[in-house]
Amino acid sequence: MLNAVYRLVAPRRFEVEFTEIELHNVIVRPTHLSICRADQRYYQGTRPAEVLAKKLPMALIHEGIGQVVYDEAGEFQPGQRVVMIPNTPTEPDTVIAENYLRSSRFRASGFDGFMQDYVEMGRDRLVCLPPDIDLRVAAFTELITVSVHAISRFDRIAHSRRERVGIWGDGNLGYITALLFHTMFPGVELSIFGVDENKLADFAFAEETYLVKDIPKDLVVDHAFECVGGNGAQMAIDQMIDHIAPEGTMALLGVSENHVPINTRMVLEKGLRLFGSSRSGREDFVRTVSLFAENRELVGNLQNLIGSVIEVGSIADMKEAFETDIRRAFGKTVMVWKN
Ligand SMILES: NC(=O)C1=CN([C@@H]2O[C@H](COP(=O)(O)OP(=O)(O)OC[C@H]3O[C@@H](n4cnc5c(N)ncnc54)[C@H](OP(=O)(O)O)[C@@H]3O)[C@@H](O)[C@H]2O)C=CC1
Ligand SMILES: O=C(CO)[C@H](O)[C@H](O)COP(=O)(O)O
Ligand SMILES: [Zn+2]
Repeated sequence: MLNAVYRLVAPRRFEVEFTEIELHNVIVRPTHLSICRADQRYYQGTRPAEVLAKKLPMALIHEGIGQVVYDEAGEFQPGQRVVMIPNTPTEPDTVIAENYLRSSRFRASGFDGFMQDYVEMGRDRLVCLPPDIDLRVAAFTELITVSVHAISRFDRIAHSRRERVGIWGDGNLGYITALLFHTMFPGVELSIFGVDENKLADFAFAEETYLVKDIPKDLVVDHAFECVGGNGAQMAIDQMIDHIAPEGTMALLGVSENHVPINTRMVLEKGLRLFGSSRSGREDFVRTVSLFAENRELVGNLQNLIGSVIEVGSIADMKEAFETDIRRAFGKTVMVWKN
């Protein structure tokens, strides 16, 4: 079967390559794709030159849903809407999660992502979506699974005093992590720390929000999540260490291109636990899709994150979607994939 793969060949330049796709496993036609910060780092060329040289050309996008067009085993029906799991393990492991195995591959980071007419997927890399789900929200399911994964790990690692939890970052990941935390632990008070009053106003379900320049000196949280990344990560981690109670747990989710210095003296003195959380695996997708089906209010709040919805049927449209996303301060850009 003929396929078209739309690869980023250089910053801000997509090219199409026509390839043959063999009718193996499950063939999915992507329908709704959502742009992640990681895609933007490739699109804008802000990753180091040696990384770009190694990874490009590559089809971007690891957040997406589609419809099954063919299943060699006949388990998925044609037309079934599915969310696609970008992490692709190559070996089983009973201890280490699939997303931390060094042998796993991740779409749009190690190999082609979802900007293709058709994608061949292993059947365990697909999870069926509820029939009435908002497809624009479902498009960024992967980002939601990242929060679900981090919160699940937090639950295993953090001690049991959970009166107040702080979340640093007033962007998309901060919003989703706060919302999912509120959904999974409704009794815990949430304090959100960000840089923009308008963005903080959207966290209506949280107990309190603070501008990071105005945090009261005596404010204390039991545990904290960092959802900032980039150049802001250092200041955020510094503040988290200052405002966390002894023996608190800090989850680090933001991706930074440069090494971030950390106040290890206070990490030691307070006996803190720091853990990194990256990506997600099948069990996080299954749990997230169940939450969609069970919790209408959650999906309603996630709709606040739908930013731009752009029909994409050409390379010019792809560029337009990425450029629109750059101009957007908050919210997700969803490409309705018409190729
Ligand atoms: N661990 C994982 O698997 C994943 C990690 N990520 C990473 O998480 C990070 C955040 O992603 P995303 O939410 O999409 O990006 P956003 O840019 O939407 O969010 C970051 C937010 O943090 C704000 N900010 C900047 N400095 C501070 C500060 N000192 N304290 C609090 N907030 C601050 C930013 O404001 P402003 O824009 O004004 O600077 C912005 O609103 C990125 O590095 C991304 O790559 C994303 C997906 C998965
Ligand atoms: O967005 C992510 C997962 O949803 C991660 O940030 C992304 O996997 C990092 O990838 P890369 O190493 O290519 O920047
Ligand atoms: Zn991502």
